Amino acid sequence: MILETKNLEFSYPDGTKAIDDISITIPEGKKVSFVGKNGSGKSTLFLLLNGTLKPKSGKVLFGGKEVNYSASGLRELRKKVGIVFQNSDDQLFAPTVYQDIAFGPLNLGYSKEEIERVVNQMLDHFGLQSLKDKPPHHLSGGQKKRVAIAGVLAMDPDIIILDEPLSNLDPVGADEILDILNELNGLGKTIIISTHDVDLAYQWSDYVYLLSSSKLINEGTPGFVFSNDEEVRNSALKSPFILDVYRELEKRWLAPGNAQPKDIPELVQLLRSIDLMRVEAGPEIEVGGCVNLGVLFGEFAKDGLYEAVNSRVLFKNDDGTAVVELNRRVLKPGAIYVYDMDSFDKDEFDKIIEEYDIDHIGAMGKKSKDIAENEGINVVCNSGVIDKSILNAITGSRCLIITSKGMVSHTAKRIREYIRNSGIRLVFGPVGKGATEIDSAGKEEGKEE
Ligand SMILES: Nc1ncnc2c1ncn2[C@@H]1O[C@H](COP(=O)(O)OP(=O)(O)OP(=O)(O)O)[C@@H](O)[C@H]1O
Repeated sequence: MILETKNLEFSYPDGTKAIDDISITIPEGKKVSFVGKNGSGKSTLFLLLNGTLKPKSGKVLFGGKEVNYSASGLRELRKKVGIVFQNSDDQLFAPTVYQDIAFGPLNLGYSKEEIERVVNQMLDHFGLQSLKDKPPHHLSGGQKKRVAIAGVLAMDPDIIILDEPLSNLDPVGADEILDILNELNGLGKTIIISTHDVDLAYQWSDYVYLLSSSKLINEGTPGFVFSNDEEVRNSALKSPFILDVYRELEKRWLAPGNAQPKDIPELVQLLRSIDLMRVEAGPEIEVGGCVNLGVLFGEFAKDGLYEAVNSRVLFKNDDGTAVVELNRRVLKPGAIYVYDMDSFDKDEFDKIIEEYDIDHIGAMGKKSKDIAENEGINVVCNSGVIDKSILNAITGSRCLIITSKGMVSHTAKRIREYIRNSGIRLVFGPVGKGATEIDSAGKEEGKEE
């Protein structure tokens, strides 16, 4: 366990008990959410986790060792456990973006050259180079959030704690921050967030802690925690929207029971296939019998060059028509390709669009979006990119996701998981010069699944 608390208690000087007997264990490399309504104790717990507050009783352990509250012990802990506050204005105070990001490394005693290297790396990575001389308080909410995360990341912590990371961000800005968090997690960092957003906690987390009135009331996988409606309601929260929709479909027999879809692609995958069609039917056709609806040819045929499409008759009308059940969806499998924008080359890119017959481009991450804008690339989707690409591909589109290094492997992992779990045939693979890194890690690139 990288971070633990044992029977933690904390009260503020005015007597408010903010943390009441909280014991948690956070494994390394996971995405963890603390969910609870306003005032349930999330921010206080986070300040205890990085040693800003000292518990009244109980323990905080990092890497199995109890936190040492001496000045040097706390410096060491804060290097390992970075915290991004809910309100960026509480975090950013230097005269320029550059100096703000440099603050942590400077305090840790990095050399001048090292500070310059790290800060420039952060500015590049978070698409902040053009803002480096601006005062942070002149930035937008999303830009401030990126500077705050960059400042924490400049110290290379093992754990990044973010208090309400998406509050006050527009959907695209929120998506960009989520992309960054997923990328950091892909690079091995443990990410801990607090949120009231049950949809976010349900979809994003590996593990969820539910807090109510300073106490821990439940914990577990998101599916486990959010399947207990009563507890969720008692914490003054609601159940995730996608679970509500799924339950209504289940009640109407449109989806099988006991599943827990996380996102729209998973929900779509669960829907029962009820493709019905009204057709002309002669007197020889009977209920339960077969009607031939035609022939599929070439790439549409399942085996061989031709395929007869036979459908079962469910119902016969007096007017000579029948309702039949289609047992075959005539859709060509679509494709999703991933292009690494760190190796962007305009000629190569244009060639890929043409050769792979791409009709849908989605951009993930600030850097990719900036390059796309400068190069006049026609991006049709810049939030929820992976889900939307999957949904488009399963209805026959040919999609290209443009993104950069850390996010490339995250994207590949999500899509491979979807293909594996759903059994849906999609063409998937990284393309372009920058594809080599995941080519060597994966086995399935470029071939039909
Ligand atoms: N400095 C303080 N002095 C006294 N009480 C405080 C202080 N800060 C927080 N509290 C109280 O401690 C309790 C827990 O607050 P905390 O900010 O940790 O909750 P939270 O879950 O982070 O809330 P939110 O979702 O609104 O950010 C609340 O009752 C709050 O009023």
